[in-house]
Amino acid sequence: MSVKHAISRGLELGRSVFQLGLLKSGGRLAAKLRADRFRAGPSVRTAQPQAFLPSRYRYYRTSLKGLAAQLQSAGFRRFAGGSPRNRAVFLAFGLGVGLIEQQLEDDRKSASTCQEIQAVFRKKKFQSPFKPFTSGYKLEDYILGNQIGKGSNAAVYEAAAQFAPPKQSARKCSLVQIKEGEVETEAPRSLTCCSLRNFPFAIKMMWNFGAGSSSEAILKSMSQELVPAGPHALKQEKEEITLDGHFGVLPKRVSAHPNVIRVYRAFTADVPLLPGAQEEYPDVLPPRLNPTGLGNNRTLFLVMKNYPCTLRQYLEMSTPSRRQGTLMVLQLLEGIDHLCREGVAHRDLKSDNVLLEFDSDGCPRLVISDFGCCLAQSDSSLQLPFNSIWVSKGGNASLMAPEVATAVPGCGVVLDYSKADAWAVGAISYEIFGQQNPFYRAVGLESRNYQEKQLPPLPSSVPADVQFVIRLLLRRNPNKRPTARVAANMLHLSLWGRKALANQDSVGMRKLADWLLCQSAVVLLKGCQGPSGNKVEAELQRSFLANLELEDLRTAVGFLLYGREQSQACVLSV
Ligand SMILES: Nc1ncnc2c1ncn2[C@@H]1O[C@H](COP(=O)(O)OP(=O)(O)OP(=O)(O)O)[C@@H](O)[C@H]1O
Repeated sequence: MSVKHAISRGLELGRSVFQLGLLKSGGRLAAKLRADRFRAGPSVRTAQPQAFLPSRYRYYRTSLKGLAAQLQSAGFRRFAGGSPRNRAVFLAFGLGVGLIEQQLEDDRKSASTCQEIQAVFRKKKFQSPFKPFTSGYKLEDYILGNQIGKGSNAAVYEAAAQFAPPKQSARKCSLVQIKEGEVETEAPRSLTCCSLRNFPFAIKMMWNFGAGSSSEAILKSMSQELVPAGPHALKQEKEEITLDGHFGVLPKRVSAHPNVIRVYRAFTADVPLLPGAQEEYPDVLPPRLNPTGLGNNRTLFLVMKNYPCTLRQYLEMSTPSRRQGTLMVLQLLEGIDHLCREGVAHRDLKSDNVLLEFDSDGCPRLVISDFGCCLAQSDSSLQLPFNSIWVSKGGNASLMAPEVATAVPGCGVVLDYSKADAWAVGAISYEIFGQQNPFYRAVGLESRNYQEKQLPPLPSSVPADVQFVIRLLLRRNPNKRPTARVAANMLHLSLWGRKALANQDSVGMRKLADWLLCQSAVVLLKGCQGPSGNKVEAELQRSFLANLELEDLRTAVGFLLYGREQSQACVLSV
């Protein structure tokens, strides 16, 4: 064996210690690594071995590195006096370990870059479209207009309040005006536009059948609706009563996010007779208003921003472009990721429960609403013991993730919601790209028993990366499904990081870290240019940077590269 050959063998050996754990004492760790890769699913197994290493991977690598060092010194003692060939092998082996050290150092730098960027972007809090207001805790504080929506638990009305005029910029947004692609002019405005201007709020009046009429009982029975409520949504005394006297009446609440509805005020009041009540929901009225009505006298009112339409209504009128569609899917993922981080599962995601408005460029902004079925446990766990049929699995059965839909109650059974909403985003993405939702009647797949190969193809106009993300989101096995964060990262990289990805492998993240620094600078600069910071794209970019974690990013890169490899292989085979 030539010295050159020996060096390359030594390098290989050094790498092998870290990659495969071939040596005896490394076997146990290597087995763990392999088991993790196995759990991650077949695509992971067939992809580059390092592409999907789990988060414990740094620990393994560090252990293997220690092991390699021990072996190196033991080997050196044994072979120090050996032949030049043996010494060359061990020298090169040391070099291999050096490479690992280099990689660890790179990782450390990339991780700290991510943390620094995260810290910068977490400082900027999401801005409410309204000037802060201090009143509005009584129904009499509002003028109610027409009914704007109705579900199975509530009716929603447009509303205005003298005490809280919208900020100037918020006044400019209108459905019709932007849909027609006009720049704002003094031309007569449509009814929708006037309605939004004159009634900037929407008030949701819950229907109260069984909760009784005391405020505490109402708040307790409808507590999930308060999950997106701001810190001053309830009157101070109410907050104190419900917290002190009845531990657990108030649920945990999520912090503000551009893609999650904000409830500005929540209060109880006597049920009024509102337009359409007698015709549309007579049975839920109290006997005071309808002698045959079954409703209680008081109920819960929630004050929100008035949005021009739901996602479903919007998609009935128009099909978004491929870029807009991608941005819409991304917003849903960002919203879901935010909820997951705060320990909340929505459990009733569907296009009627997503509200929509437009930014000043006419790009749809999506907001996840209606938290009536959500899971928000005080310990932030997304796991729910499922020991009886009385435990609610959530809303809309058609869009219930397979692991939830197929669960059977029993001793020790736990429903895991950590990726359930992400699955629903996969299904809704079909609607966004102009297709039927595969889990609705027209297509007829059932989340309980569909096979992934039965999923209908998406239109070829949908970018390949986006198609791949949607397929991954609809994986039956949650262990093979990316989290909302990883799926969102994939779309971010696909939209804005193409160049950085072009020469990227899935392990060394330095190049990507450099791109992240540039991207941060661009986003910060854009933010200084005034109103452009309120645009959907800018909000998304900030969300991405505020949630940067090296491991999530690495997993996203791994998935993306694997997806691209697969689609290239398909093209070549055709
Ligand atoms: N903030 C809002 N702005 C504009 N419209 C709204 C708003 N909130 C709700 N709506 C409209 O009211 C409808 C019913 O609202 P929501 O889904 O919250 O009621 P629900 O009774 O809880 O629904 P579900 O039947 O899904 O339980 C929505 O589909 C939407 O059309």
